[in-house]
Amino acid sequence: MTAPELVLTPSEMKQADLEAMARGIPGIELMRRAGRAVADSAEKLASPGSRIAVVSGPGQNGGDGFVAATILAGRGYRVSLGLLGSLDRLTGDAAEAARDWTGAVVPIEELPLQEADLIVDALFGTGLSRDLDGATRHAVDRMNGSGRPILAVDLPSGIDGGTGAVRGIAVKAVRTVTFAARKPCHLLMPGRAHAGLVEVADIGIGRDILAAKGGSLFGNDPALWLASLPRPGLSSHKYERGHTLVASGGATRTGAARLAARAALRIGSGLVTVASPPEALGVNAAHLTAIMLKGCDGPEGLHAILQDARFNAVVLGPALGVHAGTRAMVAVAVQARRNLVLDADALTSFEGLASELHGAFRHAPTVLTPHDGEFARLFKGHPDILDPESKIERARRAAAYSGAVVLLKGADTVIAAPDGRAAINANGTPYLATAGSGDTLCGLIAGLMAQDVPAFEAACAGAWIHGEAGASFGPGLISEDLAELVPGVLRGLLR
Ligand SMILES: NC(=O)C1=CN([C@@H]2O[C@H](COP(=O)(O)OP(=O)(O)OC[C@H]3O[C@@H](n4cnc5c(N)ncnc54)[C@H](O)[C@@H]3O)[C@@H](O)[C@H]2O)[C@@H](O)CC1
Ligand SMILES: Nc1ncnc2c1ncn2[C@@H]1O[C@H](COP(=O)(O)OP(=O)(O)O)[C@@H](O)[C@H]1O
Ligand SMILES: [K+]
Repeated sequence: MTAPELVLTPSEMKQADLEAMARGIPGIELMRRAGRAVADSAEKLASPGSRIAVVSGPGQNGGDGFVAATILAGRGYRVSLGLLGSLDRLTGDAAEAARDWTGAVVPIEELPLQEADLIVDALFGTGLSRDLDGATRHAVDRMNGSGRPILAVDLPSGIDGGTGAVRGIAVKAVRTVTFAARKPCHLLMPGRAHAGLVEVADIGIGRDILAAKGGSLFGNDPALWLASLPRPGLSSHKYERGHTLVASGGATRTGAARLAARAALRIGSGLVTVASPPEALGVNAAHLTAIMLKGCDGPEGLHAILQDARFNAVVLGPALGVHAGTRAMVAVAVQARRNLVLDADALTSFEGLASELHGAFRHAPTVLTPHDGEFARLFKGHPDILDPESKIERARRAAAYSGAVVLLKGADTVIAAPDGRAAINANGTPYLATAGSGDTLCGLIAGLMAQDVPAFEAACAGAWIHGEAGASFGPGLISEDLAELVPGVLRGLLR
């Protein structure tokens, strides 16, 4: 079975580089391997003998550029090299790599970028420490404006390796070669959009080193949770596959709960019940078949239903209404210690009241599924949670604060557990940005939790399956389609 993908922050990667060196691989050797990987990748983009312009910066990323330039010139390409700063200010392995380059070194502004068939961007990598301005800004502007394809070394210059943010301006690459492991910027937006196709080159830093220096951040793919995915046994009966309860809104707000309920059923929850306010029973009944229906009058109603221990997963939030009654229903579900997924109105009802949720979810598996707007409302007045530039850090802090797994939605959904594990999901499609798509997601997660999948794995698997289902449909996707696409995704996973 393949191991989960480790994603390393720039500082973790630096530690891993140092550890590899301490174990006997000289830094210059790592750089030569990195530069060779860049040259190999460049060959996929530029035909033999064509013109390649390498833009090198003042640090070790620039060193990778010198190695690649030397190798590509040796392979018959017409390589020109521009350097930001002067040769005599290069240090360490980059200085050594530059000594191997026998061609001319010109100031960056003199590089004939328009005439190049390919530009190699080795301006800045993980060592970017401030916004680009002046000459660096101008250089990136010229690269992007050239209209020529750009191959980024490690990451597109101007992108913050840890957060994926654009620091002033950033290279728009068609392809990026990174080393040993992806960094957060390759998965988080907008960095992911700037990186183009990302290739991870093995430069000989072992997984043991990567796991020792990183180890808590993952790319969300099946390797992370496939083993937890439920597979019914030959003699399973429906009661062993869990019973998910989804609370419905009032008579004109019932669709969201049904979307969540249908997703829970499709992902394998043995039974699913919609808990409906009395006035909405008719409309819910008219639209439900395999899914069951129960009257539920607010928090007292929920309390009564949860006396039955077989309801082992609860979804609260989709179109439930923003008011104290919703907060009271959350309190009932927390008290009952059921697997719990809180979304939408269940989060917004706590606007500015996050302190009521401090540590609240420590005692039972809980997943919160806010998008950025719900997250900002929920944690209003908590700059320690809202202010970190890194989406990973924001999600981690919210998880640690609440005791719940926090799934912070978007094109780059981040899932964080209270114990510090986090995963970045990047398999979705913009066609998922459609009404009710989040309701389906929370149903998938709850349906998995009903089948005893732990909260973090359920959230990661739910996000991935949701993304895969959406991507398999593409244009024209509406939320009603999503649950129907789940079986196809499951078939691929459980084959
Ligand atoms: N042996 C090694 O050290 C290896 C290094 N590697 C490469 O090294 C890179 C990291 O090298 P560094 O830590 O030197 O970092 P970078 O090369 O990314 O950049 C650091 C340099 O840029 C300057 N700088 C930072 N932000 C700036 C800004 N906004 N405007 C102007 N100057 C700015 C810094 O003062 C420093 O000189 C990786 O991305 C990777 O490409 C890889 O080759 C693997 C091996
Ligand atoms: N551009 C995008 N790329 C990938 N996934 C997206 C994108 N935009 C939205 N999504 C996903 O679609 C879902 C939307 O959820 P949400 O905003 O709660 O919608 P709703 O409230 O209508 O149910 C989330 O899972 C989110 O991650
Ligand atoms: K770069």
